[in-house]
Amino acid sequence: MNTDAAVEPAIDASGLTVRYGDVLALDDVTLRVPAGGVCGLIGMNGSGKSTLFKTLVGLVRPQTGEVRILGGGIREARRRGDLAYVPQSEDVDWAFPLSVREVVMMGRYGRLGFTRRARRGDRAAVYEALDRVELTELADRQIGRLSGGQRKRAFVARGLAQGARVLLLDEPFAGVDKPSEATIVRLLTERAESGCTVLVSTHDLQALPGLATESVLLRRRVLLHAATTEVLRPENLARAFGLGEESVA
Ligand SMILES: Nc1ncnc2c1ncn2[C@@H]1O[C@H](COP(=O)(O)OP(=O)(O)OP(=O)(O)O)[C@@H](O)[C@H]1O
Repeated sequence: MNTDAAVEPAIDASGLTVRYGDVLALDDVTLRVPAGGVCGLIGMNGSGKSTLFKTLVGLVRPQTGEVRILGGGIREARRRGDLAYVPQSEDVDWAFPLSVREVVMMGRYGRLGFTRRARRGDRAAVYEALDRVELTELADRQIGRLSGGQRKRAFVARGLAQGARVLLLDEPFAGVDKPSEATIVRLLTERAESGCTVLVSTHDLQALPGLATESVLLRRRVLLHAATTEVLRPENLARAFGLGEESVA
């Protein structure tokens, strides 16, 4: 075992098995993602991507296995504000009476004192994050009154405002137009260059090489974790999707 803290993986999941009743969603998944890079997560519908994210943030408890984030427990990482999660849109209650600005401010909660009162630095971080995802003009709008792409960008802004060192994004490009996708890719790349670790699932295989240097093919188990160019080879995609090359591109 490597005991050098400097090379300890930022995301270290070992032997994760998750069952929902009779459904085996994750089967002995082991995944180690080094710090400072973007890792893609791909797999067909129902392959366990969302379950893996939820397990990595502690929303789903695995029947077996363990997760370590930045060398410690999930709860500690969350408490420090080091772990940000952008859920799939279906997992969010869009009727909740919160404005875009308030959602983004939630990213600062781990850093606010017990009074939960935002300080100047918190407001500045929220302002900057909104600006970066180009949502400043919609900051006071209720989150349910946004388009699908704007909703995604609001949650990406929450992750940015949090200043987390590990960012988990579950299909941040779903329903997002190409310019907004390019904006999100640029922001994630910048975060990775400054030392953050990003795990991002996507069905947009064409965008993957421009986004992630390494990728994981999931089909309940990790089929392959390698350089993105290797992962995207037709024979590997065929294993993950059970289809020919044309059908999945
Ligand atoms: N709350 C739940 N209760 C029961 N089964 C579930 C639940 N959540 C997910 N599943 C099942 O677990 C498996 C993995 O689902 P998961 O949502 O993790 O896949 P996914 O790769 O994220 O899919 P998609 O690409 O469609 O978002 C599927 O068979 C799904 O039907």
